[in-house]
Amino acid sequence: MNDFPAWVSKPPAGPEPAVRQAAERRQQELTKPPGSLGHLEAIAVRLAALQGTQAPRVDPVRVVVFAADHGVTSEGISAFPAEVTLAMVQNFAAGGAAINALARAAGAELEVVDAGVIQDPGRLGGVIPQRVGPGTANFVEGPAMSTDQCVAALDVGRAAVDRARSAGTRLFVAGEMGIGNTTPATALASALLRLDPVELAGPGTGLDEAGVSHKVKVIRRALALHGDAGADPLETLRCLGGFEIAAMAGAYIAAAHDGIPAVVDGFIATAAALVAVRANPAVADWLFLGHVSAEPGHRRLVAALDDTPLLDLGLRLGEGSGAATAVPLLRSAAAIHREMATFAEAGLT
Ligand SMILES: O=C(O)c1ccc[n+]([C@@H]2O[C@H](COP(=O)([O-])O)[C@@H](O)[C@H]2O)c1
Ligand SMILES: Cc1cc2nc[nH]c2cc1C
Repeated sequence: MNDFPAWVSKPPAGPEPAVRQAAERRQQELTKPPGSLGHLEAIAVRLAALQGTQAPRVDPVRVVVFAADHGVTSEGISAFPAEVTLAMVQNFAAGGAAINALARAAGAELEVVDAGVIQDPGRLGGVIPQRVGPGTANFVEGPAMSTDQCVAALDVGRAAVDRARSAGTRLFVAGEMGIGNTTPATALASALLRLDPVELAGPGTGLDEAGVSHKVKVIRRALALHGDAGADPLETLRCLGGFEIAAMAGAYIAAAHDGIPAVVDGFIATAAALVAVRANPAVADWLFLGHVSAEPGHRRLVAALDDTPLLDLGLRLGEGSGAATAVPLLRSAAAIHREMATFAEAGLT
């Protein structure tokens, strides 16, 4: 038993087996050699089963970027200073970041949530203030979050999904911005996968080899301090996570409860997805892995989730950028399933 609310571990409904079987049949009947649309066919079948219809669609698509800061940045684990988190939130608000362009290109709505940037950005157009605190505590000295903060951060994700559902969202993308957050993501992954951090740590925004070695040592100290935190995924999240990571985990769980498939982004988002799936295994059915990041540990995380990422483009930005880039593929998969004629309809035998 832990102190986390019941909704976090309540299993979502699964995809409907009868709809899935009908979708598989339909893919065989469409006017193409069976299997000729490759992975698009499997994606279409998954979308149809999750949405309970042979007319799946992804629009409206919503991208939510959760931003937060990390106490562990005081250990010198990032190539960039923590102030960049706030500067990037301002850039999101002004429309000038990669995710602004990629969300527009993907035909997606974009929302930015301040889950706990150190310095309050104040009133910024398009930024939703849901501040859990002014950054997490340094997890080499104590837990990153109190239980109340961790629950509040999970709720930040749930609230974003509530807004999305009210807007009719059919596909949800979570992204993140938080200088230093590859360190909590690596710590979480190390604890949950029971791997030494040297197996998972990488350069993040651009550490050199010495920087990565230092990052590994910082994470080992945190793992030693928090003992067997890995035994309980939510307690691991509280000790080693971040506000934006908890918000993404909460969002994946809430989206599954609401019957909304979600696209997972890179290394940090996948660490959040692993927490969500360990806390609530049936959530895995509702997740598409958007891409595999160039951050070296991402492949281990992807393997743990046992799914094939849609794209492998060498991206390592975060912000939801890889997942947003994968959205047109999901849209295409839904379109073939919904719009193509069957052999019978086309009079082809
Ligand atoms: O998504 C990824 O795979 C990814 C890989 C490396 C870095 N990032 C982004 O870079 C920031 C974290 O990097 P770092 O080096 O400060 O820990 C954070 O804002 C992430 O969005 C993201
Ligand atoms: C400029 C910049 C943009 C980012 N977007 C996500 N993480 C980032 C880190 C930096 C440093």
